[in-house]
Amino acid sequence: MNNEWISRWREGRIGFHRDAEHPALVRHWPALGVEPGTKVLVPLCGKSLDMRWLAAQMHPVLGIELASLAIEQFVAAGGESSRYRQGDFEIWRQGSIELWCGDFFHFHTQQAADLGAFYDRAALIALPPATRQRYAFHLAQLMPPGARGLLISLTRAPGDDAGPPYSVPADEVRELFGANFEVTHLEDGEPEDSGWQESVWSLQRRGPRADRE
Ligand SMILES: C[S@@+](CC[C@H](N)C(=O)[O-])C[C@H]1O[C@@H](n2cnc3c(N)ncnc32)[C@H](O)[C@@H]1O
Repeated sequence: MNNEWISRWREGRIGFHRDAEHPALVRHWPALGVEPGTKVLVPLCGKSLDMRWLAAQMHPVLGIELASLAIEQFVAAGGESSRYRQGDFEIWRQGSIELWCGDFFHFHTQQAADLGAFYDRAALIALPPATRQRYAFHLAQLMPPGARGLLISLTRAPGDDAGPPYSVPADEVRELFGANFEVTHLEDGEPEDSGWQESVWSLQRRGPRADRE
């Protein structure tokens, strides 16, 4: 699967990328009440412009992305950047945004000491069913009690099991995150002609149990 993503980036098959920040982020983030200065984790970040929006709200951002091409394209569109290595990860830093190139599941709590919030748009739904529970637990491991996050998930037409993006219905969102997070449904987007429909969720990390990776 990881190689499949690298190929997608190499071949420019990145229909998921948006040319502007996601309206649901702009609409809902302020109400989460995440203090300016709180560092926001953006798992499976691609080259999302949502990271620039979060940085403009005075949040340091830590994005994690497999494809170095995505990160190169992101930093090329901004100002100066620097690059260094830490363990399994190559890290690009540009202003208050740091982009860790590598596998999200290899990013560990010791590296996450200063994270206080997260933003998931098209990360959970990029993962096949068998990996989603691991993702939810891993995210819980990385978030301190009280941390808040915004999740933008998606469903496909009934019976459409294709992906990515995978269909992750409301029951599954609650089941995946319910053990470690307070889960609140915020809104459903307009259904698209394709049968896809986004849903927006607010999550707050309960403490302290997490386990099961
Ligand atoms: C559907 S895209 C969404 C990107 C971004 N969140 C956005 O909204 O544009 C999923 C991204 O996750 C990356 N990815 C997939 N599996 C990953 C993993 N295990 N660790 C880090 N990145 C991963 C892919 O390369 C891809 O860029």
